[in-house]
Amino acid sequence: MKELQKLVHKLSFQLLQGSLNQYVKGIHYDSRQIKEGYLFVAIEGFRVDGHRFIPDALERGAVALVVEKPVAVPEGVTCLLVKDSRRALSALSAAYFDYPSRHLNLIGVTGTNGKTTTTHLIEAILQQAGEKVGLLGTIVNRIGDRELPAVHTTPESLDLQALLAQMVEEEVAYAVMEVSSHALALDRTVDCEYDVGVFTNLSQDHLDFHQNMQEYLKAKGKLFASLGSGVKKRKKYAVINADDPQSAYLRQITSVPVVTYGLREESDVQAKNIDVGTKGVRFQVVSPSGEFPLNLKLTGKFTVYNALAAVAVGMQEGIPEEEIKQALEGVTGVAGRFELVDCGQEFAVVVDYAHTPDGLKNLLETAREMTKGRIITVFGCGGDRDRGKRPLMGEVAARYSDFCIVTSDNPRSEEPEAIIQDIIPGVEKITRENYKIIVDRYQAIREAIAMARRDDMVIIAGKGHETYQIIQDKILPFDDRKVAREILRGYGYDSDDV
Ligand SMILES: CC(=O)N[C@H]1[C@@H](OP(=O)(O)OP(=O)(O)OC[C@H]2O[C@@H](n3ccc(=O)[nH]c3=O)[C@H](O)[C@@H]2O)O[C@H](CO)[C@@H](O)[C@@H]1O[C@H](C)C(=O)N[C@@H](C)C(=O)N[C@H](CCC(=O)O)C(=O)O
Ligand SMILES: Nc1ncnc2c1ncn2[C@@H]1O[C@H](COP(=O)(O)OP(=O)(O)OP(=O)(O)O)[C@@H](O)[C@H]1O
Ligand SMILES: N[C@H](CCC[C@H](N)C(=O)O)C(=O)O
Ligand SMILES: [Mg+2]
Repeated sequence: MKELQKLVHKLSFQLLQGSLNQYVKGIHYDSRQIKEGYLFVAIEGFRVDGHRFIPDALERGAVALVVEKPVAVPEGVTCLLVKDSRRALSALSAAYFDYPSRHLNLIGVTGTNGKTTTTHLIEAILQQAGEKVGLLGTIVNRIGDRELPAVHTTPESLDLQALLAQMVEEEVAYAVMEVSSHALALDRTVDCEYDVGVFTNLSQDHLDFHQNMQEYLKAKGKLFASLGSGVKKRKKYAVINADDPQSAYLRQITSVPVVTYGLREESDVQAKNIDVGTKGVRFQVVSPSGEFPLNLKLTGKFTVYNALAAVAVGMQEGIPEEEIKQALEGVTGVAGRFELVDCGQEFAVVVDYAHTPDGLKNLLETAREMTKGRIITVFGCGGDRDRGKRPLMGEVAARYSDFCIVTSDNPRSEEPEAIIQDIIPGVEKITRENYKIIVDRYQAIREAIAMARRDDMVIIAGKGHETYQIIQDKILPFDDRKVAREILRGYGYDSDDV
């Protein structure tokens, strides 16, 4: 239980009614989660106006409200008027949980692609060094060895502060988190004090949400600009991919020291002699403090970038080279990222989360480098998401594959056929023959596997670790890896890779 008075010092507000001496037993932004004695923060959302649910919140026992517009409130309920409820939610939540990010080392990883992979690699390095680590991201949230389900890549501010507080309570030394552009734009992390910001790359995605690429970049930039302020004493820094054209902007807006990584000479941490194989990638790390070889069980040229970012963090944290090497070489895979489905068949089947034009291009280029036979790609695009990326993904898929099967990803509220029709113009820029449309994802995967011959590679892209498919408002069980395995077993391949 906390007194409102103690929660509002970072907030500018107008007290519309009631007293700040009111105690609250919890905070929520969703009326359905409100319990007796709670504070309800009404957010004007993209879909509905949270202020509509004030009666619901009051009925469930809310004793205080935060609103963006004056509302009629029963006596005895405290009501604060703020300019921006999302920001207020963040400030109140951070105060409620006693600013947990100040009590641990917080590493934020942002960028279009590679966040999940990079956070897992950083986690492995810190654990190898004996630290207790918390992880927040797309696949899972973890506190030490305990796994908690992840709903968002970056949780809503209240949930985020609660998770960080839990980590502080469990004596976590480092929290490594993916920071999505949605979270940055919607101020979910504005009251987190980061020690380290890591930038992976920027390419087209989410233009349904951000107005244009400039706005998307500006959202990413917030993390790096924030590194310059806060109350923590330790030396903060940014780790930036110097090979990405946007690195100049990010360097310019951050006031903390920058460590760069990349494949080119000018980077602080570089990779040389890259050798990409189906089951892993080898290369030489070159850094100001020396060189060492890495032999990773993850593959793809993009893995080199993700690993270099993690190496740069490890080195800055003073972790010895041998420990960094041992940690990275011990990572056997990240779920749904270039995950091989191997039932003993004579062609490769790969499940990967590539869901952007750039992600897909990197994936297929890597696939090409390691495949003697044909590349058969099964992919679709998510509904209710950036429409602009659809033809671009179609073009990339057709250009870098020998054959494409265009199917459904998560259609959400859209018609699957209509999404596919947005993809096809891109495909047809490259080929009018070497593709097929199979709307049903299961059948699409079945067809790809049926077509595959010795030395071919079937790439099933877009859903990676996801264990569901969202069709209209139904979340149906669907796991590309399980489906592929089931189909392969139907063909009599049965060696157990699980
Ligand atoms: C675009 C976006 O991010 N939207 C988020 C936003 O939703 P919204 O503004 O549409 O909310 P709304 O549905 O209009 O509701 C408004 C308010 O009324 C409340 N409400 C609603 C119903 C009710 O009965 N009572 C009630 O109080 C809601 O809880 C909410 O506070 O605020 C909600 C509450 O925090 C989020 O759940 C929601 O995430 C949606 C579901 C989402 O899909 N977000 C995705 C795009 C996202 O954030 N993705 C990124 C990763 C992207 C990447 O890959 O990089 C992520 O970090 O996960
Ligand atoms: N550094 C990278 N550059 C480009 N593509 C990458 C990179 N790392 C991974 N990818 C590709 O992008 C896909 C998604 O990778 P990952 O899940 O690590 O990214 P993410 O940034 O967490 O994605 P999301 O925003 O959806 O959570 C991978 O499956 C791979 O195909
Ligand atoms: N976090 C990303 C993931 C997309 C994955 C793809 N399977 C889809 O559903 O579009 C997003 O929300 O845009
Ligand atoms: Mg992710």
